[in-house]
Amino acid sequence: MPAAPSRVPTLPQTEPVPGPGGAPARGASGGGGRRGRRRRASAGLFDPRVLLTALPEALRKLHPRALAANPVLFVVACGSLLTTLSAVLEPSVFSWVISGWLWLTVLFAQLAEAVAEGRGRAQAASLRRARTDLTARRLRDNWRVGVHLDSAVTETVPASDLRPFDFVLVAAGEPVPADGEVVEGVASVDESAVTGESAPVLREAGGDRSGVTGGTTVLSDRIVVRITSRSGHSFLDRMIALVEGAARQRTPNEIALHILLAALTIIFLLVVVTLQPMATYAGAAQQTAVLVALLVTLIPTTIGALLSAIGIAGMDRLVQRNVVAMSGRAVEAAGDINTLLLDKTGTITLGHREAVAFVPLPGLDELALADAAALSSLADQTPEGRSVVALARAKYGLRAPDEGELSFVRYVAFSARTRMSGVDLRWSDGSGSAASGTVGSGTARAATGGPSGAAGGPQRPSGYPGEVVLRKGAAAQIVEWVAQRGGEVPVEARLFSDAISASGGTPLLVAVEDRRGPRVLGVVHLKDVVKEGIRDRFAELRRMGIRTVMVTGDNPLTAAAIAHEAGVDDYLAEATPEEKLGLIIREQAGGRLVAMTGDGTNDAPALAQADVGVAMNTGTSAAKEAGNMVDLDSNPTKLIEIVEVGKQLLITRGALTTFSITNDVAKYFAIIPAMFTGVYPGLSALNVMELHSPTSAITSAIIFNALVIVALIPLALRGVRYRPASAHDLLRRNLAFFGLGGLVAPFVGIKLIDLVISGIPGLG
Ligand SMILES: Nc1ncnc2c1ncn2[C@@H]1O[C@H](COP(=O)(O)OP(=O)(O)OP(=O)(O)O)[C@@H](O)[C@H]1O
Ligand SMILES: [K+]
Ligand SMILES: [Mg+2]
Repeated sequence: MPAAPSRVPTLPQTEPVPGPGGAPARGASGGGGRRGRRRRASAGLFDPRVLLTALPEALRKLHPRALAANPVLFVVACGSLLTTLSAVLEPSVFSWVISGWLWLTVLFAQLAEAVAEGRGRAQAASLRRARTDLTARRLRDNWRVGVHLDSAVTETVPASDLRPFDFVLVAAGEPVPADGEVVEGVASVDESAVTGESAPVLREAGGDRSGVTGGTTVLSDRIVVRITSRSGHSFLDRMIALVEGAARQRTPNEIALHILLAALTIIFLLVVVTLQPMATYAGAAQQTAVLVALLVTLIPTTIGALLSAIGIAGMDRLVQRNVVAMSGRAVEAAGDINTLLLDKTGTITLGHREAVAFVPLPGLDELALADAAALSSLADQTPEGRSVVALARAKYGLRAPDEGELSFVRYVAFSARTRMSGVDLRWSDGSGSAASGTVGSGTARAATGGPSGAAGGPQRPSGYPGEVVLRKGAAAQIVEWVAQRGGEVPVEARLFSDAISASGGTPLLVAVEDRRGPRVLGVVHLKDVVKEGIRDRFAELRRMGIRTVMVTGDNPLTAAAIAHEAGVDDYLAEATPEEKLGLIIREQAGGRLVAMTGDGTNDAPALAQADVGVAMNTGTSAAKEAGNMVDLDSNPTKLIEIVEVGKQLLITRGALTTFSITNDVAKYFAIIPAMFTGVYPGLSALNVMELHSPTSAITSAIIFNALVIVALIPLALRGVRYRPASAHDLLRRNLAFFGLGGLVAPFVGIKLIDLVISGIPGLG
């Protein structure tokens, strides 16, 4: 453990950002404003020095194994070897110059990939610093959730020794040693080492904000973390591999393109090989250097060289926007998304769903309701449950009952499927009025001077010693629960909860069953706030042609109110995890590509099924494992940028492929006349560029072919400019621009190079 609380290094920032009004939990409040985002440092404008820095790596990539991964480059490398051999056997300035430029072509291609990878390396280095040499205070085997921490025994171990399901204790000033889930306590955490964002975020047990990342630092309080990742497989490890490009796998689209390029290469190889017998017959047998030069100019070297750099750069652009994509396929799919599903709590709203009021049914007592609500929440570790206990304490000074006063028979934990939680308990006889200010004690009510509910008897929700069953939960579920037990629910229960729902709040009905039978006591009002600025961003998604659908476990009225306030196109209420999943499967069956953003364990199945599953960084580790992207800013409208990056990736690849293929056509006009003007003077009509001589023409074409790769590296990395427009328009515009550009550029470029080199003896 470091002696002094040391802050984990922060990534270099490019733009300062105003903090969101002192809100403690920024992670959950990244409400979609572009303002609130920091970008990671990046090589924004292209710097020629970057090429030099990447040169050693590019040279390493000349290894045959590295070349074999790329069929186009492999053929060029073989051609270079052949030309070099022929230059050794029959030396001439021409053959040496050609073989030199052929090798440069291979080098430039590997340079493109090395530059793309190099951009991530600085980020990787700063992420590595956050990871090194962490130690952990592991709780001994006998510790279990619920055991008091002061009596817990810890041992100090290196973070690399931690295994999933270990528990570690992390206090203020200490780094979180590995990825995990908070199982006890609440703490503010500095996640800047991972997210680049310096405002602290809140992490707490029980809810959807329980995930913590190794390498971040706890700033206040202390928490117990259950480790979820194996050493070497942490989020930081994956992020490092990702920004370095090491973990990159080719996407199906890329593989298809590679196959196309390989096919073109084979076709031109056949063309060139069969050309020689014909040329010999015509009395114009060609040198090896000329044949190889023809082949290299004809095969799509430009896109072959830039393809992998384009993919790496796309991932890198996402990292700069604080999105970690686990699969390149998801990034591409993002470019074509039709439907975006979002969960409500914690994604569209801030997610601190807190109790703000107790609303008793007519004729019933507010204190008795608060009492019952707090008792039913004593074992409920969700933020909602804790906030109920906190409100009862703040309003009435109610605190947990003393030991011996009652015994808990059974806890019923909240689940997204049952939508309720509670406790079965038993009061010890005659202890009800003993403790002052205790939840469940009549004295508390006497102190506040509240009206008496059950006259004379102990002022507990039940009113009698013996077994009491307490439940709180969604209105529909509680009404059903009471009805099943033969109780009647007054119409006000529905009216009051509907009123809370209509305001966008979540009502929790509180019910009890004791010797007097089952009945509803009243409603707890849980309040949540829609993230700021989200409406405009949803409008932007609509303009991009993406339909937004909110899916929530909450009731239809609350869902309608929040849906209206946030401006989503549609919503699905009272959705179980299975229904969220089912909705995605139905959308996909209709041929649509679906993105899902969510934070909860109940979102995990849907996140896994979606084509693009973006988990909020604030969310549970189940959600983060299930999705194929994690948004470090926990901003649900980040999808806008993810879509832009995806579209830009597809457009850039398409544009450069077009450019590469049309480009080769023009080079053909430089080389073919040069090869045959000796025997067919009529072919000089094809020499539209009026190049100086056959040797200078061929050399110029090869030099141009190599240089165009370097010239296009910045474009491949930066991506073709993306403006919101229909896919059709974009395609047409880019085909026109890059197709025509590809045709014209070689005529100009080759002519210029020819003018320069024609003076060189042996080439001119
Ligand atoms: N701790 C709790 N105890 C009892 N009932 C709860 C508790 N928390 C939530 N509920 C009820 O269960 C419903 C469903 O909650 P759940 O967390 O599954 O969905 P949600 O978070 O509202 O939806 P989403 O996050 O998917 O938008 C809530 O609307 C609420 O009525
Ligand atoms: K080429
Ligand atoms: Mg949720």
